[in-house]
Amino acid sequence: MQRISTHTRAPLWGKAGTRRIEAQASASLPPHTLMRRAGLGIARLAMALAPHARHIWVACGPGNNGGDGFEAAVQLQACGFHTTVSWRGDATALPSDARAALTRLHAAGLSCTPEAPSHWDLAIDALLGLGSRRPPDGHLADWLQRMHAADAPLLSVDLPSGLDADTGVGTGPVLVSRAPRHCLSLLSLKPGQFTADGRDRCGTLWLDDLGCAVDDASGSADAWLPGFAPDQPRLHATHKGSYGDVAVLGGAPGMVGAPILAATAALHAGAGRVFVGLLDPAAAAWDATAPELMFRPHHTLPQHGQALVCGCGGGEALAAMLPALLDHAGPLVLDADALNALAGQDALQKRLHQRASPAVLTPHPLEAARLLNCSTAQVQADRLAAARTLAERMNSVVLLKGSGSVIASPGAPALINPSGNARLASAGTGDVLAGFIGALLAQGLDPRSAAWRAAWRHGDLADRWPAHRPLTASALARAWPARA
Ligand SMILES: NC(=O)C1=CN([C@@H]2O[C@H](COP(=O)(O)OP(=O)(O)OC[C@H]3O[C@@H](n4cnc5c(N)ncnc54)[C@H](O)[C@@H]3O)[C@@H](O)[C@H]2O)[C@@H](O)CC1
Ligand SMILES: Nc1ncnc2c1ncn2[C@@H]1O[C@H](COP(=O)(O)OP(=O)(O)O)[C@@H](O)[C@H]1O
Ligand SMILES: [K+]
Repeated sequence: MQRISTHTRAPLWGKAGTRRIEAQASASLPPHTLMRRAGLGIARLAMALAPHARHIWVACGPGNNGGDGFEAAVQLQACGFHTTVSWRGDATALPSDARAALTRLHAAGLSCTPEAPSHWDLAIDALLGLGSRRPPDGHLADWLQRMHAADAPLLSVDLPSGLDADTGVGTGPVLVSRAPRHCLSLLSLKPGQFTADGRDRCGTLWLDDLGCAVDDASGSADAWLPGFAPDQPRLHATHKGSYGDVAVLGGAPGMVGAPILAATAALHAGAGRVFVGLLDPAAAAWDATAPELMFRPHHTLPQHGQALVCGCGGGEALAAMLPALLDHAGPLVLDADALNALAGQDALQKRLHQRASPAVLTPHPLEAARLLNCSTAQVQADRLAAARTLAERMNSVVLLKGSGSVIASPGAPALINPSGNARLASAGTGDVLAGFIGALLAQGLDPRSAAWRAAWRHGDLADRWPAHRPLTASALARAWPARA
C-alpha cells in the first residue's frame, strides 16, 4: 500500500482501463481473491488511521464496492473492533464476488443492519465505486450525508461514492468538514481522484494495487501524475546569457500589474534577463520594486531568441498584434487576453496550429470554454477531454488551470498536476504561473516539460506556504528560489 503525495509519479486509469486491469488480474487468480485482498487492505488502513476506534461503521452498497466493505468488516471484526455493517437489498441481486463476501460475513457471525448506527469512530464508505452511474439517492444518499456531516474520520473504498472515476465530477453530498477524509484506491489510481471535485472528496489518497502492480508499457494509461519536478542543476561557469531571455507583453490600462507579476515570476524562476512591454501608454517605464526588469516599447518585443509571455492583463489591443507574434515569436506562452483574442478567430488558430514549436496555452475554465465555444460547466464536466480537445485543435500544450490542472499535449499522455490548493484562488496567481513557464522555456525546456514543471512548482509553493502568511501573487512570484 502506498500513500500518494505530490511527489508520486504514476499512471492513472479511468473506468474502462481499470476494468481491463481487473479482468486481467482476476483471470490469473483464484475466485474472489481480489476482493479478499481489497478487504484486507481496507481493514489495515482503517486500523492504522483510527487505532483507538472502538466502533467502525461500514456502509455497503449494491455492487462489488459493497463486497469490499463486507470483506473489510470481516477483518475488522476479527481484529476486535465493534463493527456495524449497514446494507439493504436482495442478496441474490449482488454480483457474485460481493455475494460470496456476504456469505463470508455471515459465516464470521456478523449480520447487516438496514439502518445507520447513531455513533461511530470511523466510517467506511463502501457504497459505490467504479459502477456509480447516477447521483446516489434514497438510503445511499442518506448514509453518505450522515458520514459527511459527522466529526468522525471517513475512509472511502476505491472512490468516494458518487465521484466519477474518469472526470472527477461528484454527485451526492459533500460537506466541508474538519474530520479527516481518506480514500483507498484499488488496483489503479484514477484521473477523477485528482481533478474537479476529486481532491475535496478523496482527501488523502492511498493506493493498494492488490498485488497486481501494472506497468504502463503499452501506453494505455488515461493520464499521469508527473511526479517531483527538481530544478535543473547549474554549471558554475555560466552567465545570464546561459539562462535565456523572457519578454512579457501585456498590461492594458488598469491591468499593468499582471505583466509585472509574470515578469517578476520569470526573473525569480531563473530567467537570465526579463523584458517587459506594457500596452498602457501612460504606464511608468520602470518598477521600483523590481529594478531588474527592463521595460521596452511593446512593439520592439520580443527580440530574437526571447521566450514570450503574452496576454497577462493584455486587453483588446492584443488581438491586432497576435498574427505577427504567432508567426514569428520563438517559445511562446499565451495567457488571459491573448486566449480571449484567439477564441472564435479561425485565422489566428490556424496560425497557432502551424507553428513549428507548440505554444503553451494557459486557460482557466472560462477561457477554455470561450476557445471551445461551449460553457464553463461543459469544460468542468470533463476537464481531461476539454484540455485534450484544445491541445489537438490548437496543436499546442494546453494547461487547463484549476483544482487538478490538466496538461495536455498533442501526441503525449495528459498529465494532472497534484500540487496546489485553494489559497492560489486569488487574483494574479495565474500571471505568476505564466511567468514561471516563460522562465523555463527561456532556459531551454520543451513546452510540455516547462508547463508541468512550472505548474508543479507553483502548486508546491502554495502547499508549503506558512499558514500565518497571506499568499498573494506578488509574494508567490518571488518565492521560487527560496524553495528549490
Ligand atoms: N470484482 C472484483 O474482483 C473487484 C471489485 N472491486 C470493487 O468493485 C467496485 C466496482 O464494482 P461494481 O462494478 O459492482 O460497481 P459498484 O459497486 O460501484 O456499484 C454498482 C452497482 O450499483 C448500482 N448503482 C450505480 N449507481 C447507483 C446509484 N446512484 N444508486 C443506486 N445504485 C447505483 C449499479 O446499478 C450496480 O448495481 C470497485 O470500485 C471496487 O471497489 C475491487 O474489490 C477489486 C476487485
Ligand atoms: N483550488 C485550487 N487548487 C489548485 N490550484 C488552484 C486552485 N485555485 C486556483 N488555483 C491555481 O491558481 C491559478 C489561478 O489562475 P487564474 O485563474 O488565471 O487567475 P488570475 O488570472 O487572477 O491570475 C491557476 O494556476 C490555478 O490552477
Ligand atoms: K465508495
